[in-house]
Amino acid sequence: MATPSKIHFATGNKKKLEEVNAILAAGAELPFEVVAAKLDLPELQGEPEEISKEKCRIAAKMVGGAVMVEDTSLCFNALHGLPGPYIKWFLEKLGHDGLNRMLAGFEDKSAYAQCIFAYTPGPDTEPIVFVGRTEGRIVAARGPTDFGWDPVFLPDGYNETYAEMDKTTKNTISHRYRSLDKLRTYLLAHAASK
Ligand SMILES: O=c1nc[nH]c2c1ncn2[C@H]1C[C@H](O)[C@@H](COP(=O)(O)OP(=O)(O)OP(=O)(O)O)O1
Ligand SMILES: [Mg+2]
Repeated sequence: MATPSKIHFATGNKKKLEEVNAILAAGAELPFEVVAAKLDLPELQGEPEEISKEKCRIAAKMVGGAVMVEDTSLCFNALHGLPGPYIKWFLEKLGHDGLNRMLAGFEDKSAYAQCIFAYTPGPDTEPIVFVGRTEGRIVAARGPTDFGWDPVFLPDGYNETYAEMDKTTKNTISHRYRSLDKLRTYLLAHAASK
């Protein structure tokens, strides 16, 4: 289906919204408008792709139009991908220190951040998903604490945690950037073939 002129980005997270706006603003001008819809979306269980799709279906019903949502996971390799989509609760209950302690018994501190955008042009269309991943490892918290687990995630190839690095750097290497860039490419391709 052709890309609509207006797409809602539904999230309850202000920091996500800031990054999405910054990532989109840094690219070419878009032939569609992205507007924020501040919705309190449910924390669903299951496989990450299904969580994002279901979130998208729910948001599209609420908004009654084209929607994009995303769901973010933080996956520890030593724990076979957990906490994954449940990172929100682990972070809330255990804090940065607790996330480090979870890996105390393991040599392997490697982890990946994963973002899955789901998009639908409307409530009656099955959402499609775009996966973006950034590899790294879990370290003792460093840097500002204003966005989730940013202080404990050190992306591979960098000496600064997500929290310490410039926003512009994070927004060119992050899980969110990689996923959103794929969605943007898809939307642009479909806008052109209208
Ligand atoms: O780049 C990030 N850097 C650090 N922390 C992050 C990032 N992105 C999400 N996070 C946190 C927020 C939440 O604790 C969990 C994901 O849960 P997730 O359900 O996707 O986010 P949310 O509930 O805050 O917003 P939403 O309304 O879009 O579902 O990881
Ligand atoms: Mg959520």
